[in-house]
Amino acid sequence: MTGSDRRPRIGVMGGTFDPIHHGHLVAASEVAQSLDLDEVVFVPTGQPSYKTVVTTAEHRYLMTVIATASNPRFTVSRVDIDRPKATFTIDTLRDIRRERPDADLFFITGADAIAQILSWKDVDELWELAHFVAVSRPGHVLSVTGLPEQDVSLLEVPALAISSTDCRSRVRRGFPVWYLVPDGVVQYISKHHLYRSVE
Ligand SMILES: Nc1ncnc2c1ncn2[C@@H]1O[C@H](COP(=O)(O)OP(=O)(O)OP(=O)(O)O)[C@@H](O)[C@H]1O
Ligand SMILES: O=C(O)c1ccc[n+]([C@@H]2O[C@H](COP(=O)([O-])O)[C@@H](O)[C@H]2O)c1
Repeated sequence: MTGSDRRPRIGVMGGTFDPIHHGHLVAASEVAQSLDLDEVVFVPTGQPSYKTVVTTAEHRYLMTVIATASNPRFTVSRVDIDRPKATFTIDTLRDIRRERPDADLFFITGADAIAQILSWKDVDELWELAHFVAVSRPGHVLSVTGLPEQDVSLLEVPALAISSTDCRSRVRRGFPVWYLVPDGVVQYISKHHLYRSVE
């Protein structure tokens, strides 16, 4: 196959991104490098069915745009936040596939998320839509026991013990989040007074 007839390889990184932090960005960057991806599409969730999210989708979307703006291979999709119902990955992948029928899709998840995947909606169909890449995450065991071997890969990424929960808690308690999230996201959080009150 020549370079020109190679199918585009697109990573899809779904997340609540409340807020997006350097753990997400390093994971996406490492998978892109390791799997020779042409693009990574970040997809902020709309309203997840499984947890309550207070921060509006528009704030989470804009923080994701700010955080990814400097990387020419990173883009952000509104498919989940514009869908007027609870977010499920099966819908995310169907929508991205409809937009990019020529591409091979790689869904990127952390060790905590992949551990739950057998409980996700329409899990048997998920494997037909994308290859899954599970990345390591401090505090979580990276295991794919019970998952279809040909559909899931494991990747060790630099360990960043950062979570959105901890970032929100730090802001609420008056601690800095500089260097945990991109500078523009620090400023966005401050400008819009996010995470000041108890969740
Ligand atoms: N530090 C990290 N290293 C590797 N993967 C991560 C890291 N933080 C999050 N991820 C992965 O990124 C995806 C989106 O995560 P999410 O937006 O829920 O962030 P989070 O930090 O886990 O948020 P919260 O603390 O609110 O649950 C998930 O697949 C998650 O496993
Ligand atoms: O489809 C599902 O049933 C499902 C259940 C839980 C999580 N997900 C997806 O997993 C990704 C990470 O979720 P979270 O809660 O860790 O931000 C995000 O894209 C979610 O939509 C998907």
